[in-house]
Amino acid sequence: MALADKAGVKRKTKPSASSIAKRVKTKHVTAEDLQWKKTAKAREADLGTGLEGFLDLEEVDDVDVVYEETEAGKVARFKVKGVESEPRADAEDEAEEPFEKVGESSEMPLEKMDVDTLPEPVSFDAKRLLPAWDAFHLHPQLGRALYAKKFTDPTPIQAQTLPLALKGKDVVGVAETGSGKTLAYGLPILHHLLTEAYSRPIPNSKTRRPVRALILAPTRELALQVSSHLNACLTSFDIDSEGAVAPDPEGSQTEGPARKSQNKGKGKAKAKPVKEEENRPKHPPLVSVAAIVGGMSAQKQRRILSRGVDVLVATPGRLWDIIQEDDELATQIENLRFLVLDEADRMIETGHYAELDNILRLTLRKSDDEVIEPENTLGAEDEEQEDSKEGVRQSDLQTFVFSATLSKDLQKNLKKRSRGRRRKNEKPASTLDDLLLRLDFRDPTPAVVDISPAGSVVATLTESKIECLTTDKDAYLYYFLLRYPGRTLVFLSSIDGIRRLLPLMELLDIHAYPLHSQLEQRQRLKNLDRFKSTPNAVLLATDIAARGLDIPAVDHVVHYQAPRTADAYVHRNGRTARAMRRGFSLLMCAPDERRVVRALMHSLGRQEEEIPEMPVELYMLDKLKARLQLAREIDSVQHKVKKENHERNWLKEAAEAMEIELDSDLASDDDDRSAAPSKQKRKALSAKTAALKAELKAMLAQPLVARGVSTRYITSGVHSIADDLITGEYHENMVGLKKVQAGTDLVPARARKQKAKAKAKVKEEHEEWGGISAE
Ligand SMILES: Nc1ncnc2c1ncn2[C@@H]1O[C@H](COP(=O)(O)OP(=O)(O)OP(=O)(O)O)[C@@H](O)[C@H]1O
Repeated sequence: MALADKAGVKRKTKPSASSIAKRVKTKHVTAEDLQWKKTAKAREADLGTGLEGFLDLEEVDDVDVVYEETEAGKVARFKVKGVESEPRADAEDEAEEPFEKVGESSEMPLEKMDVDTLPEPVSFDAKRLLPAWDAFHLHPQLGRALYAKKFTDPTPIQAQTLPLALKGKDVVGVAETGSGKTLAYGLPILHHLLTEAYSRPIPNSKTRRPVRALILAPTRELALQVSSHLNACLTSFDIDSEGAVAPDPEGSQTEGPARKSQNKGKGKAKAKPVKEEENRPKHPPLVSVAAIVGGMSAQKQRRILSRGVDVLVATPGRLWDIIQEDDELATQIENLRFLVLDEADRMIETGHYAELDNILRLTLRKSDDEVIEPENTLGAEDEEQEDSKEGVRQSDLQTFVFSATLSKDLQKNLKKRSRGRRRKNEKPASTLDDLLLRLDFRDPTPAVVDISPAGSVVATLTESKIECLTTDKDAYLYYFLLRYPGRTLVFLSSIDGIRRLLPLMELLDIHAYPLHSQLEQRQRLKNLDRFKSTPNAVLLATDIAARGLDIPAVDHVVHYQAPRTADAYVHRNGRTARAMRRGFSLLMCAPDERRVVRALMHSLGRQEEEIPEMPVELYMLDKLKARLQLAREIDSVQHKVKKENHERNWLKEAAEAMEIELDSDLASDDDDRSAAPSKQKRKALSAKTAALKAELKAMLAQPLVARGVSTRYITSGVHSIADDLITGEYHENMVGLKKVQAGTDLVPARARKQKAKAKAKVKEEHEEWGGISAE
């Protein structure tokens, strides 16, 4: 060892043999573990004489050298900056750096690292504790996680695809929303990687482990969720002989994507004592899963990659940005073991088709003479040549494509043709067709498992609709939220719509949170977390929330605006009624949306009339319209105040920037004739807002009582409140209406039409009669 300084360390290297001897003599394993870089020759670096025997000079950055007195004399210890002192990610940081690790291990102090030790094997008695999974022979760590999560049986898509995927087949999986597709592709990947990891020495943190599996997802939230879901399967659960689990799985299950790892390993009942944890040798994760998504610090994400990631979950845009600057990553992508397209059909709609296409091109198998031809240039001869190459494809890459909506035609095409088998001049049926046909399936006929239900309706979902004018949609939504309290996800087709609706909901005391692409990523995750943790909350979202998001206990989905496609309808509905839970969806249909609704129903092989109507107490609706009217007025005044403040500030700032003095008329707040908003005017607006708010508050405090119901004499009236109180059906928000779950009081569309006709007839007769009597 030659030279050391605080910020950087330089060492001289000897020929290999002596360097080995030196290592043995000094036992400075830690020094060898540092990230040494070759630097200038010793003499060029002006290190003086006496350097014979040294061939080269290496240096290392960010290392502190500490000398310790030991029995054997003074010993140098190396402290790598950023290894020991890096804090555990807190909730906020976690959102920036969605990287999680297996088990309890965190960072690895180099001193404790034992590069030659095999991981301690884990065992799990699947036969006894999880018999339904036993046949798959999954890695015991996965068995433990499934058991801890109480996933006693595989879901149908898991049961059908696991045997194929574990055998190494490419799989295209189509199954209803919320049916466990993430684990259908995730378990085979984790099984493979864990089996590998447990059969080799504990990894060394200084070598960058290559990415083995790439999972592409269309939205950031979905990518983070998938990463979180897979990480949860890698949590080390201790299971005692009686099958009791520690740590408490509930602790980790309730976490949102941003906070996931906070509670990891903090089991309530049976967590290991802290002391024991501290003494346990630490090592890097055996299998690591990380998400790389847009809207978060790219630098941090690069750092995550440089540490080594086994399973990378990514959105195509950000991943392609990073690949372009990271040749090593590009090479790793070329040599993947697993490639997954989750929600493939959505990915091509997100505006990242080019990036996705570029990434997929990297994953194509290359044989010696293979050149990837641009599309549409394959002639008959090329085609033959391509076919003949099939035999040479050697790569291990296994491809999984999963979605709830992949057209039957596309599946047929996938089965029929592998890449390069397209007939001359044959055009792909769709962009998705085109994209998927480019995938380099290892089998000419990937296994297609389609267990999507007829009409794509999940059995536990109850659908309904309401036909109303666009201008009445706010009132119907408000009615729905009060009539059927619960966690409700409302889909709108525009961000402006969300911005308009949000303040109204807030004024009406509804806990509503927005989710759309123009919010900062941190805010998006925060709002999702709030929505998850607040009972009766409302999430006002665009279609970025339509795919894949697995939010437990979403009771209702409302299509405030009709979705544009059948797939969007299916996926939006899929945010509720997940994993065999009950769910309810309401489609709001304005007259100008009927055509779209009819068309999308038709493409699902269904009739619009099949969907029953939600009953509405019109008397209540009118009362709600009055509240809404007031809320709109307040919002409009508040908007005016904001606008005027903004204009005023703008004027002042502009004057300051130009270093000019404003005319006293403009600068003064007192003159009502000025172009700038006057103080008086603002005062008047504030007073008006306060008065209107007070009025609304009083209105909101008034109970909503159904027509003909008496709150004074609870046993009388057309409907007795006393009965409701006794049966537990008393409705706090709408007194006199029975408290029921959404969907239990639907009116079949035809019956409703007949009723409406009958009503109209009575009205007509009444008018006729009235007319006659008036004459
Ligand atoms: N075997 C199982 N038993 C019980 N629950 C399961 C099982 N597998 C997965 N789940 C749970 O089911 C829920 C839905 O799973 P997942 O998100 O994978 O569905 P999906 O089919 O991908 O849905 P989508 O099409 O909407 O993306 C998750 O909360 C997951 O934890």
